[in-house]
Amino acid sequence: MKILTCTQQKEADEYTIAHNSILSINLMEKAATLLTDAICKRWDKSHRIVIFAGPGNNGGDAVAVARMLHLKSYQVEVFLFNVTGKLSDDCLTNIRRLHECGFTSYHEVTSQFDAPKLTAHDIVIDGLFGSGLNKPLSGGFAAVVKYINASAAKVVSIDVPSGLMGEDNSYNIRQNIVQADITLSIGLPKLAFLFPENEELVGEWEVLDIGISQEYIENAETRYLITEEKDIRPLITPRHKFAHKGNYGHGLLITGSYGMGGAAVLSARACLRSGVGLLTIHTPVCNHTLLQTCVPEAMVEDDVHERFFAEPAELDNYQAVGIGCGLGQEEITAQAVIEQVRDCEIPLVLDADALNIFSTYRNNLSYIPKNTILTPHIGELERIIGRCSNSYERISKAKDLANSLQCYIVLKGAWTVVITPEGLCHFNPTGNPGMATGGSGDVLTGIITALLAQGYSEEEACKLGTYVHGLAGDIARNKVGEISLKAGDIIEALPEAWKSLTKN
Ligand SMILES: NC(=O)C1=CN([C@@H]2O[C@H](COP(=O)(O)OP(=O)(O)OC[C@H]3O[C@@H](n4cnc5c(N)ncnc54)[C@H](O)[C@@H]3O)[C@@H](O)[C@H]2O)[C@@H](O)CC1
Ligand SMILES: Nc1ncnc2c1ncn2[C@@H]1O[C@H](COP(=O)(O)OP(=O)(O)O)[C@@H](O)[C@H]1O
Ligand SMILES: [K+]
Repeated sequence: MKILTCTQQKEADEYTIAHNSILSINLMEKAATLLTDAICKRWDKSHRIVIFAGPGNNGGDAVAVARMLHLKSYQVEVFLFNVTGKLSDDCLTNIRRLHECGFTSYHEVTSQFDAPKLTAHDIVIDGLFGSGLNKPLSGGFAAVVKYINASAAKVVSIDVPSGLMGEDNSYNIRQNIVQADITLSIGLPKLAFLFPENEELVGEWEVLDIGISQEYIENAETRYLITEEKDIRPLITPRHKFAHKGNYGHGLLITGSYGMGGAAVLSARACLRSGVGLLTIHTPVCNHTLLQTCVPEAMVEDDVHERFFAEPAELDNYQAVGIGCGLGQEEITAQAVIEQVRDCEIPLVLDADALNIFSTYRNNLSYIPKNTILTPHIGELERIIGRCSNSYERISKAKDLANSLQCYIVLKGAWTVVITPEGLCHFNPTGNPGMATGGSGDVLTGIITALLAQGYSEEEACKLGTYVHGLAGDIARNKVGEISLKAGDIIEALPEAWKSLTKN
């Protein structure tokens, strides 16, 4: 699913009106019908609905919703802010329609706003500004936002919380943005919804499909997409009857150190549950027995060192290598990692300590071969690119890094984003907060290494790997709940996740 900018959303509306023979006022009616349904589904008539409408089409939506709720016998009150004396045509039409159905609780605010008392039982509908916002809110509008935010009422924002920009909020004024409990987004989701710092502004969000022109969406250029199951399923290549283990690649995981053998176990088990033909684990001598016992399906190659990875492995017999889980950052390990990466000519995944080593020895970043997959969480990424003050800046800088290294970056978190060297950002929708637990990332490294070994392209391995990892996390959550979920549960759920993605 594409994510469009607010400017594109306006163009999409205009295109739909021009090419799908629908009048603008009727598109608004469709939006208002869906908004009203979503509100009625959540709250009954015992709640007073207090509607704040702005001068544009976001306000038009809100006034249309007021009429529909009134006709369903809800108790509704409308405050329309008309401070410049200029209202959009569709907003005016809806005000007229509201009056025509005998509605009397309508207040037009031109200068002085006598704010109603809001209680915890009231529902506020925020229709001040939507995708037409062109600068941060200030003055009277900022005061209304602060008053809404200070109230105990539940807040439903139409399209976006008023004051929030759809993409970049680096220069916005946070306290002048509505804090919604629910955002009902019209057409498509906005990029800003996927950023953790906006969670308390956007609340829970839902997309309402008002029938925006598919033709426009297909042709719209965007760098931001949300991966869907329908994008993932066709990527998976079925096994054929005469297949043998040699067809599915030999993967190598260079993982583990003294006291972090568990990371090696987790990544190896996940790799084996994701279809790799053969797996070897290169690990310090101290982990030999642990791995032979816990992962009998894998071969173990001992490093020369008792406790740490110290000497690069020979890569001739492998189709993919994953480096970094539980490696530690000893000086001897750092040198071995850099040398291993510099000379690597097969598909490569770098995680955890391998990334930390490159952030310490930054001069060696250029040794990372083209098309390598880097799987940092925010902390690991920022050790490389420097501290960022918000998600938009972080993603922009990550795109620059992906471009300069010609690598793939899997920036992990809720809404993990796969960034391609060309700067496309694929957001992953699966996964849950139960996965915020040590070892979850090691599982992902194992999965992606398995996919690379089987011959999936880097982009496919990143998208498919993050999707199935999150899906397994969701299956695990259903079994054990978010609090008890541990990394091993994700591995145990992988068979079900793979099965569900391959069944007809
Ligand atoms: N027919 C359509 O085009 C449809 C539009 N829809 C709704 O229309 C919205 C977009 O409507 P508009 O383009 O009219 O935009 P808005 O309603 O978001 O706001 C537009 C007005 O706000 C002013 N403005 C912008 N930033 C301001 C600021 N910081 N302080 C004070 N005033 C400011 C603009 O000058 C303009 O007058 C969407 O978010 C959606 O809710 C939906 O009804 C779907 C159909
Ligand atoms: N709130 C969340 N929602 C969805 N996925 C999450 C969430 N928190 C963590 N995850 C996933 O769990 C994994 C954690 O990886 P990482 O931070 O590297 O952990 P570790 O280093 O302990 O293995 C990532 O794939 C991340 O996307
Ligand atoms: K709004």
